[in-house]
Amino acid sequence: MTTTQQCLDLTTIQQCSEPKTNRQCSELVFSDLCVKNKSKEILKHVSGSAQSGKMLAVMGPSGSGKTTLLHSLAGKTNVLSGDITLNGSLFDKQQRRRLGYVMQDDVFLSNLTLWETLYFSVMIRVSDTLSKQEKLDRIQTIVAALGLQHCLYTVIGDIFQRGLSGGERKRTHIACELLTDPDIFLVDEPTSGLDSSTAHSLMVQLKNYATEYNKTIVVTIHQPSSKIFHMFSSLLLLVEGQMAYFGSAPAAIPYFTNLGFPYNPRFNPADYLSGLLTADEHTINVVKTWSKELSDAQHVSDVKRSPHYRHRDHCANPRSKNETLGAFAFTPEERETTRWPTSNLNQLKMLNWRSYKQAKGRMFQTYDVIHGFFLAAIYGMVYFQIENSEKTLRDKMGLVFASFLHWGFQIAISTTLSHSAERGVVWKERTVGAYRLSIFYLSKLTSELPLLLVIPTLFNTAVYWTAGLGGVVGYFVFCGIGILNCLLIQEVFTIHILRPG
Ligand SMILES: Nc1ncnc2c1ncn2[C@@H]1O[C@H](COP(=O)(O)OP(=O)(O)OP(=O)(O)O)[C@@H](O)[C@H]1O
Repeated sequence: MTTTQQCLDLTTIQQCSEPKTNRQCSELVFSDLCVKNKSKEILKHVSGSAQSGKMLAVMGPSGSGKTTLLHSLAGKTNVLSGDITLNGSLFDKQQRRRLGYVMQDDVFLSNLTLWETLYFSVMIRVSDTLSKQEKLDRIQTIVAALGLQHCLYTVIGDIFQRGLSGGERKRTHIACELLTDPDIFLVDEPTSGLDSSTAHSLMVQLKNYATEYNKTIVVTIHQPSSKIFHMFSSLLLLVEGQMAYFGSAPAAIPYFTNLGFPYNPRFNPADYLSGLLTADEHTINVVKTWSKELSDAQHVSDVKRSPHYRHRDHCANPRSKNETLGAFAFTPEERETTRWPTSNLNQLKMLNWRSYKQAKGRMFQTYDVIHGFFLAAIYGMVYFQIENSEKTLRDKMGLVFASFLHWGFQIAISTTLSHSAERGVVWKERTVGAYRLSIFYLSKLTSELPLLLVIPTLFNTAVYWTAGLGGVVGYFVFCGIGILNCLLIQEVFTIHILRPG
């Protein structure tokens, strides 16, 4: 066994996962999925299914709709028509909490280290029923399994500061999702950015993870090696948003050979299939036509015959049913998933912790402090000990207005710059139901209090007394309104930038 293989031993995650026997078998079924944006149809009647203990690979040329399919399964894209069910029940927001989704583009907060990122993930997304020590042990196990120990204290980084490498970021993303021990694991391009040996080891471990712990794994992959290809249990081929094939992976080669496309056994089967899907228009048309016949005749009906499949009509709108039957319409397992993984207090604590870590870099920067004092000095000189009379009332009002306006802009700009980078992270975490949005907003406010309070208050104090705007009561009113102004602007901008949708 190579060092890499030793590193990528996901089977050691058995300490974190329930053994296979305790786990329910599940089947994720999607049928007739159509996704359309304003100008074009991205997915056209795509159907398939993925069972627990198996790995479904989605392959197809670039732009064929693989990511859109995963997005649809994860509830991140509006589906025009079609059904997604888990064990016959509509795969809704509650059920999606059992899902882990490693997207193609990883989104992380750049100032956090790898360890901090994993710590936040485990503390907020893994149920409070596990002790802190158990959660920390889970991090250690997964970090060791994915070979990430050497970069545990490296910052994630972004285009402005170097951090983890592309492959390390990919594995960090996988680690974050594995921490939650998901039942259904969607991974977009798990091998991108990895060398062939690490890619192979990772796929072996994902496959073992699926079979050992009855997980349902769906991966999209571009050009797997033949060793990786033979690990797939089932295969969905997409071309131009349409199904080209869905069925058992080993049966794909005989299927296409029967259509009249000879296969040379010395070739990698994945290359053969990719070649077909990017061949001339005639070949693609033949593939599409036969795929339609195949799905009409066999696959979709197989999916629909599946013991777990139930059409949306048959579900008779579960939400309204739940409402009439009251709170006990969910099974015990489903009820478990309706709750937030951790308490409100823990959510606030962890979100505060992370926001503070992320914002730390922009708090009390020397430039901001110098700028604040410089401006206060200018205001102080211009309005130095201004006379207390009716004639100077407008000047005083002008100074108060200028001060509030200055800090309003300052906070608005800093909030816009920092929060825009967080939008993707919040969107990702909210779709897996990690925390309440209201708690998130509250945490943004509380974690940035030093930023919002200290420098503006020092500035206002200097300006107030140098200009001689009034007495002690006036000073507290002036500073109080100044703080309120900063808090309101920060919260309004946070809500606008980070609100869902
Ligand atoms: N929101 C959108 N608006 C417009 N076009 C979109 C949108 N989302 C996806 N597309 C288009 O839909 C097609 C499928 O995109 P998708 O990202 O699913 O492809 P893919 O198979 O994952 O590609 P790749 O392998 O390159 O990642 C592409 O042509 C893409 O440009």
